[in-house]
Amino acid sequence: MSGRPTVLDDLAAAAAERAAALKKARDLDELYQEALLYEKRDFAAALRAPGLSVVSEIKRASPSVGFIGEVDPADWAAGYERQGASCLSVLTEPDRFKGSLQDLDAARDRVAIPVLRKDFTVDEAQVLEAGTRADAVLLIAALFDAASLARYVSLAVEVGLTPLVEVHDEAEADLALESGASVVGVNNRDLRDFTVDLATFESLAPRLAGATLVAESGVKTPGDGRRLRDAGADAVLVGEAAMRDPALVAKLSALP
Ligand SMILES: O=C(O)c1ccccc1NCC(=O)[C@H](O)[C@H](O)COP(=O)(O)O
Repeated sequence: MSGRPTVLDDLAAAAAERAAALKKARDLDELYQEALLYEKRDFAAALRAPGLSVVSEIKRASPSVGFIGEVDPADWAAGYERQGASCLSVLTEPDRFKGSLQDLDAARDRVAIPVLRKDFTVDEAQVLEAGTRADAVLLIAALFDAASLARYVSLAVEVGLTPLVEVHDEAEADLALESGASVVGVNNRDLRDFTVDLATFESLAPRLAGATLVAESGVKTPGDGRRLRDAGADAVLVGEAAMRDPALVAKLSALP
């Protein structure tokens, strides 16, 4: 690490501490078997369905915005599903996003659509943990080297999860492709300085041709959805704007 740690560094360090506690509490072979047995919904297929797919996020708070809103995760998940969401994303990070594994369980129990566990994955134990209660797991490319990203992608696939590999620049896009990931999220938010620019997706999408593409962050209007779809997005991942106005999910889902 060089210079002052960023929020992303802090989130990763805190996630490593939670992973260490998980490994103390759980036998990894048992967790692996549990993950193998847990029946998954097909996240990748839901993203590839005709029309623009919408991944709606349960996000109570964030480092860039602070508090967004208190919701009951099960009711909120059901509302998103009624609005036409193809998938859910549930933040499980407890400190800066105010999420939890309980939120994930409550949300997934209430709906039939696939659910992404959204967290700062830095340990294989967290992939296994996701495999016992979710359908997809987030892997942020900036937190990995090439060999470890490929290993985490393989492990996720092995236990039946869809790995969503998230990138923000060309080097990370290449890392994602080399890792064997077939679903790639382009985050329009720079997780180090929080600037958001939808042009990030537009510039990286051609490099990622062939992958199933999710445009993440900064989607606020149906016009944003149209713009990202025209640039090649199979799906958009919407957090804050959907928390403030769930009807946006219906408008985005209606886009061809
Ligand atoms: O949202 C943040 O402030 C943030 C800060 C540091 C690391 C990750 C962060 N967000 C995770 C996400 O990528 C978003 O929750 C997701 O893409 C939805 O974004 P939005 O629709 O802009 O809420």
